Amino acid sequence: MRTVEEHQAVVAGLLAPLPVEEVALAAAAGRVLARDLPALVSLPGFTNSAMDGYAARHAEVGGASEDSPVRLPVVEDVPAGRSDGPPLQPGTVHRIMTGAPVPDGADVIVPVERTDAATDVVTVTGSPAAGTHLRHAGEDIRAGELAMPAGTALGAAQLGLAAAVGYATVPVRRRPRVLVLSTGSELVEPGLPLAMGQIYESNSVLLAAAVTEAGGEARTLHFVPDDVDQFLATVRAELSWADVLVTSGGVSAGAYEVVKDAFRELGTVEFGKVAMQPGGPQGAGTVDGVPVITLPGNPVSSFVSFEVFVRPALRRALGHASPDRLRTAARLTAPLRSPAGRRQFLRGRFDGAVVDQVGGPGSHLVAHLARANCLVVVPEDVTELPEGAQVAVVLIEGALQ
Ligand SMILES: Nc1nc2c(c(=O)[nH]1)N[C@H]1C(S)=C(S)[C@@H](COP(=O)(O)OP(=O)(O)OC[C@H]3O[C@@H](n4cnc5c(N)ncnc54)[C@H](O)[C@@H]3O)O[C@H]1N2
Ligand code: MOO
Ligand SMILES: [Mg+2]
Repeated sequence: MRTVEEHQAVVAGLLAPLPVEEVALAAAAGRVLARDLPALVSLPGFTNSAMDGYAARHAEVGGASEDSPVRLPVVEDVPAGRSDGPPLQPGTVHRIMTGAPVPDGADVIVPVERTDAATDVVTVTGSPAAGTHLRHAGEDIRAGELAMPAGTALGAAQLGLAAAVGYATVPVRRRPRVLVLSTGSELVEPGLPLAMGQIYESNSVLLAAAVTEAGGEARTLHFVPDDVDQFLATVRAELSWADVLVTSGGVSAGAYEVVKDAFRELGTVEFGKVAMQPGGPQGAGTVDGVPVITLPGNPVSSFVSFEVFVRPALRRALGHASPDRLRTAARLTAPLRSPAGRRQFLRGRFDGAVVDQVGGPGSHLVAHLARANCLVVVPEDVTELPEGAQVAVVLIEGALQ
């Protein structure tokens, strides 16, 4: 039996980082920066005002108060975008807007609220300290400095920064193309009537959504019954498109294990057990040169196997610095038991400090899975944990990442 790490290494070895492409920022969310990105401009690009108000000399307005206001002529109007403003002459102020360049000679911005807002001669009734409300050129980042290193995951803030420092496109790795194929003669398309013994097919949508969420491009093949010829024909029709094929079902010890039977004949996919629960039966290898990862069919097993093996491989292909999702520690609200010799991934609900187990260990419990926001990881050598024990949790809910 393989350890989790051994099988992770086998799966990781199947998928190398994908080629780099230049992508428009609007299309780059969820990708990973493939090269270091130096800032093309400084931020701020020029010293500018943080407030709508008046650019002034503190020596002239610092003493202003309601009882002893200071009156000064307004000699310039500086909206955002104006580039030709003259220096501030002693004894005058410029009316200035947020984001507009601060004139040379000004060392304070008096917010409009501390004046009478006049446009000819302004009455200042108070001033902040010298230097207040000036946003200095380069205080955030300077041109040429590293804005983001290779390996940075591009979310909203990172894409905003890429644009702010002057990039229209970013170098990212291509999305991994993942072919998803579920197997099982009992499966029926959701929405159609069910006969006794049949169930709705749910792993395709689960796995395709997991692929998309992990940054991959999913193509879902219509699920096939437990028929080796039909399975292989379906796989071969689409395989050349894929960077990796992920299958569900047909890998355990039964008489109709279609995935195992089909790929065992080809001799390039290894099947075996991994010391974990759920997700014990696993397989990995290549078919016609394309990486194949075969996940067990129980829906929770498929989900957990994706998290433990497929997601890290996809993250590596995308160029993420870390193969793992966010992991943290939590205290159990109730005792739990775990089988010896297996790493257990229980479903949990984590609130930032403690974790409740959600449902039992059964790998058919999809309703419980959907209520969970984390996996509780119980090491192989731990069989019992008391209430209050500290456990590792892997966050599985987008909102918590
Ligand atoms: N004698 C043994 N039996 C089983 C073992 C074992 O070691 N010895 N392992 C068990 C474990 S653990 C798992 S996990 C499953 C894995 O089985 P398969 O990968 O062969 O999957 P199936 O038999 O095809 O299906 C298992 C289960 O999941 C349901 N299923 C499958 N595909 C889907 C789908 N696309 N959507 C919804 N539900 C699906 C299927 O109906 C079965 O109930 O084997 C155990 N048995
Ligand atoms: O290992 Mo199976 O994946 O528990 O149900
Ligand atoms: Mg089976």
